[in-house]
Amino acid sequence: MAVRACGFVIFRRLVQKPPPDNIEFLLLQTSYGEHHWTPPKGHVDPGEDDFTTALRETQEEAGLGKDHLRMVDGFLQRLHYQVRGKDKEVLYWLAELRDPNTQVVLSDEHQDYRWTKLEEACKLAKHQDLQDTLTAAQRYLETQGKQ
Ligand SMILES: Nc1nc2c(ncn2[C@@H]2O[C@H](COP(=O)(O)OP(=O)(O)OP(=O)(O)OP(=O)(O)OC[C@H]3O[C@@H](n4cnc5c(=O)[nH]c(N)nc54)[C@H](O)[C@@H]3O)[C@@H](O)[C@H]2O)c(=O)[nH]1
Repeated sequence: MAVRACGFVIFRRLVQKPPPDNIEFLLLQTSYGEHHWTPPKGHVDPGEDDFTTALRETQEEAGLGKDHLRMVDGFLQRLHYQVRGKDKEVLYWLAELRDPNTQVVLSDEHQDYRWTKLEEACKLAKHQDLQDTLTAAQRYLETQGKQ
């Protein structure tokens, strides 16, 4: 069976900059392995539903709870890749940090975090599918702003 993980692409809007340059994405760097960067996410516990996992992992890994976030409707990305020979599916919802000054609080699983614009976020993310997800989030937010 495929390994399954869920999380949030979290962004904040800088008040002092006009759109679309005001969007920054949150990436966390693992304290283990190759120290890769991803949005907050993690494995689904037995019996847990996907969205609950995304919320739980975001709280555990970034210290950000439901009340800190504004969910963006209609955005869900599914990534499929292999980890140590096993298929893995990762689901990302999209959420805005309501107060852009809220502090991120890391757990032991991560050693660093960054708020970055899309270009820098894609450099950190490294994997094409995650870069595509971040780009899709940026486009989605830009399109929403024009409606
Ligand atoms: N010591 C140690 N311990 C580890 C290690 N590994 C895990 N632990 C333990 O597990 C716990 C984590 O538990 P959760 O938080 O619940 O799970 P996740 O959030 O799912 O975290 P993971 O790190 O397991 O999974 P990924 O992020 O998926 O990275 C796995 C591989 O996939 C690559 N990769 C990442 N993203 C993408 C992508 O978007 N696209 C593509 N194509 N590839 C991508 C990435 O570069 C990497 O090579 C930790 O507490 C550790 O105890 C490890 O190597 N050494």
